[in-house]
Amino acid sequence: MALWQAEHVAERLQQTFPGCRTELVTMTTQGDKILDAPLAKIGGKGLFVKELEQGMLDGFADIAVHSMKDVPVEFPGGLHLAAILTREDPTDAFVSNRYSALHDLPANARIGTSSLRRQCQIKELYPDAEILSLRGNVNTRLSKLDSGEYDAIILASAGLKRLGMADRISQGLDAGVSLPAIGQGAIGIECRSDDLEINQMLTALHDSETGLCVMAERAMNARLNGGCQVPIAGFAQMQGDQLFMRGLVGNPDGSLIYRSERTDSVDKAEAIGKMIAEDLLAQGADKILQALFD
Ligand SMILES: NCc1[nH]cc(CCC(=O)O)c1CC(=O)O
Repeated sequence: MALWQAEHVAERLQQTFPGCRTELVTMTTQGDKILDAPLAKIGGKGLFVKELEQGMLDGFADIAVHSMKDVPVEFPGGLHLAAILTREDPTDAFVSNRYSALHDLPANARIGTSSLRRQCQIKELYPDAEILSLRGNVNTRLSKLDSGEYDAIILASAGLKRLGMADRISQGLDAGVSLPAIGQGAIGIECRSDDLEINQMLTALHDSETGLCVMAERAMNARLNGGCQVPIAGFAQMQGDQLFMRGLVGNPDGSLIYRSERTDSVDKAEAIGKMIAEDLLAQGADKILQALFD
């Protein structure tokens, strides 16, 4: 998927700036290498971005293409986020060969996901479901499902759609059932802050609506100090000139989930995310988050 996303950005640049030459510099990140442990246990933020950032600082590459979901809220000195592309389907996908929807599953179904966010929301609705670890790239995850290890797995719809596998999606889960991760479905492009030419080019690819939504979501995460390895969800949508955002923090077994939502004008995007975080903290989210790091 990382390759698809990088090639997609190269194509967008070539379309927008005919004659522009791009070169793909592939790198392997820690997040790609460690496949046996759940990401939550490895800890640390930016598992999928650190090597790419060093590559840009060292001059091996000019831009890095990321899934916004995997990008920490803070950037190393000298680098910044220059553009966010129009968001792809932000939902979580229910993928199964036997059941057409989440509510068709038997009570003690085996569900594959290594995301504490997905686990917490599914366990809240289906406490008897058995959540089993699932890592690897999209193809690996699908082949594990096909081999019968799980009754169903949960993946990001965006990844499946980008890779031309939308037909594997049995059901796109409504945000009220599985609230997406901060930045889910959005591709971001990072570059050196002082590279004027590159920054100018990337501005042409920026989608301001997605940018505002993701800004609100990341403001929530900044206040909560969360990464993608904790049961935090945050999802903002535009409704005319208003921004509607929902956020939640839960414990991994879904026995306790705090929720908050807010609608306000789009120029308050950052404040909306921060206020949702404050509201969640006031309800007790800090205790849940603290317990995860003990
Ligand atoms: N943490 C891995 C990751 N980072 C981004 C995506 C999906 C694509 C996207 O959200 O843009 C995925 C896989 C998944 O959640 O199934």
